[in-house]
Amino acid sequence: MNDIILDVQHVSYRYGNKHVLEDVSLQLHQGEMLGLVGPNGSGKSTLLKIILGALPMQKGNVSWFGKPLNKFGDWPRIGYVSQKANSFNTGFPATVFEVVMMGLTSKIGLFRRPGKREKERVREAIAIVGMGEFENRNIGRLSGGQQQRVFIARALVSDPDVLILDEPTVGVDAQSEAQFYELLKQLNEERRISIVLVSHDLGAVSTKMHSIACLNRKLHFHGRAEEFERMRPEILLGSYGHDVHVLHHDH
Ligand SMILES: Nc1ncnc2c1ncn2[C@@H]1O[C@H](COP(=O)(O)OP(=O)(O)OP(=O)(O)O)[C@@H](O)[C@H]1O
Repeated sequence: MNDIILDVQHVSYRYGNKHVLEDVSLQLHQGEMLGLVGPNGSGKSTLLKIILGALPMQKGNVSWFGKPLNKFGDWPRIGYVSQKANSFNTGFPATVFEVVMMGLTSKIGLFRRPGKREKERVREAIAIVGMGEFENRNIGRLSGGQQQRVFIARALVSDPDVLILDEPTVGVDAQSEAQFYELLKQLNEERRISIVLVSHDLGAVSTKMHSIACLNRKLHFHGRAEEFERMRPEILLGSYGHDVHVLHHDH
């Protein structure tokens, strides 16, 4: 059985003359939790933009669920929580319910009024992230950790197979961070949602994710989290420190 959800093959990318990705290949399997790590400016956001179809492919191939990116149209299967969710305009006049409903807008169309079923879906997504009691609260009147849960609910409302989260724990307190990882584990184990988590927090990522991709223009490591932990000094020397390019694939 082919259980590869996302297949990135030999992707290279440059902005003008600046090469920011070079021959990057990696896969995400059904049920996998993958941590994407790398220093500032290592190309993580660029890679995300490419796999989400927001930047044109210059070199290489990306497939979602076995379909090449240019033939893939089933975007509701992919939930995306952007970095910007953490710096949300706190004056934005919308309730938790309304923000989560926005996640369905692409499906039901901007001007059609949501029906009973859609409203139920929204309530269910809010309940999954444990924010039921705040349904009618203005989003600006929530803590950073609570806002983050709401944005995860917004991504969950289209019932995705995979969640992509970009630096979700930046600016969130330790308790909310622990709850966040607990929520990811629950989504993964109970709902079989695959996860790609972009993070600077190597310690958390290597203990909470199943596998790690360590990027700095090239892929310096792609393999199981335990293997990453075991080889961490060597990998970090290669990717964060000196100009050593060694690629380890253990699967
Ligand atoms: N639109 C752009 N035009 C030119 N250069 C860009 C553009 N976007 C990003 N870059 C450069 O490409 C490199 C990779 O950036 P990218 O944002 O992908 O890295 P990142 O790993 O996500 O960084 P961070 O961890 O700081 O968010 C950086 O040197 C960045 O300055």
